[in-house]
Amino acid sequence: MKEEIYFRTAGLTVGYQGVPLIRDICIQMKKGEILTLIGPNGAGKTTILKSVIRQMKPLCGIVYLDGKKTDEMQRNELARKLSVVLTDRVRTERMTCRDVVSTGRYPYTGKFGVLSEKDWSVVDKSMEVVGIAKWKEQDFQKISDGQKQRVMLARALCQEPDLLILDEPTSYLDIRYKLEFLSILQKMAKETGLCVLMSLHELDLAARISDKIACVYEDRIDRFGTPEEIFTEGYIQRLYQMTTGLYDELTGNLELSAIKGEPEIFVIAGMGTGTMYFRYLQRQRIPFAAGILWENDLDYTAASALSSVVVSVPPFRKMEEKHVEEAKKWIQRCRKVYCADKLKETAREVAGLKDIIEFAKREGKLE
Ligand SMILES: Nc1ncnc2c1ncn2[C@@H]1O[C@H](COP(=O)(O)OP(=O)(O)OP(=O)(O)O)[C@@H](O)[C@H]1O
Repeated sequence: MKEEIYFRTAGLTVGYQGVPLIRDICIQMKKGEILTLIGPNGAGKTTILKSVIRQMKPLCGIVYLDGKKTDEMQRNELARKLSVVLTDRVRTERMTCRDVVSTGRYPYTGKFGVLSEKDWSVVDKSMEVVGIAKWKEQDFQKISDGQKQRVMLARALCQEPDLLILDEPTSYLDIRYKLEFLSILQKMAKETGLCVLMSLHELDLAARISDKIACVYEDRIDRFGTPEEIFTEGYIQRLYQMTTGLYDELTGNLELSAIKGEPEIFVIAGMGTGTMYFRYLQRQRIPFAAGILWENDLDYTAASALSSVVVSVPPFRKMEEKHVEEAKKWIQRCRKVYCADKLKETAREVAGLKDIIEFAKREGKLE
């Protein structure tokens, strides 16, 4: 069976006062998918989201939901299909959290806005799904920003939308709630076929949760595809025009810039025993050398980001005499050598590493 595209934009151009900001946006997703917009501050992610929900009029192009043009839909029809969690403040004076959530039912109530028993049960269920049932009677104004984000998610869910749109939904959440929040979205998407369109600044999370990613850059969607297609080596550095530090697309790790200069310490690293120490030396502003590392070792990414010199061996190749000699040369030039105890044990089995540890001992430099 052919899977239907549920959400699609065709030649969508968005901007302000008739001036295009992002042109010719062509993105799409099927039911049950999560599509995330990433890109630098001010790139235009919020502008795209606001244009999709018709809070702003697109300069040209079409947004399709379930094959229908959204600009031909009645407001109420659109509100039943699509719900929104934007960062803009909603007016919530003297409202309990349950009241705020209940405003999500407005597309289903009559013109007097009276909620039926069924509406209230959807409200309560949404609060349970998001894990905020205990705050029902709490004054919305008196909860934290992170708690408000979760209330607004429950409000959007109780609208029972086909497409949920969220602008930086995890920005105020602590690490536990970031994961919980995104897990709820993922569960809803996979179990109920909900489509999710959101912007995220947390690239590591975007890479893990998204089925599709659109990269907003300058006046265009620079890349649109699966995380595997987007997070290729060096791309994030270019997208964000990073001039300091390093982003590792595979792990989502960020490293600061290396302290340049003649290395003072040689770190015998491997199996992840070196990374924390590299970061410590970087904080102390001490230039260092690292080795002998296989280029697929856990420590290699941080070593190549933070050290002045890395003595390395290509993946799955033998450590050769030339690598040992190079490491010894740097050990002679450094005033100290560090090797974690855990690595000293393992290194007994690895000829090259054993050689340089013994050499450092003989030189009186091993810590
Ligand atoms: N009302 C407005 N009128 C004119 N320009 C605007 C307006 N609102 C935003 N902009 C501009 O549009 C550009 C895109 O802003 P937008 O908020 O969409 O970016 P964003 O990618 O969501 O950024 P961030 O990651 O910082 O939240 C910015 O240069 C911003 O200054």
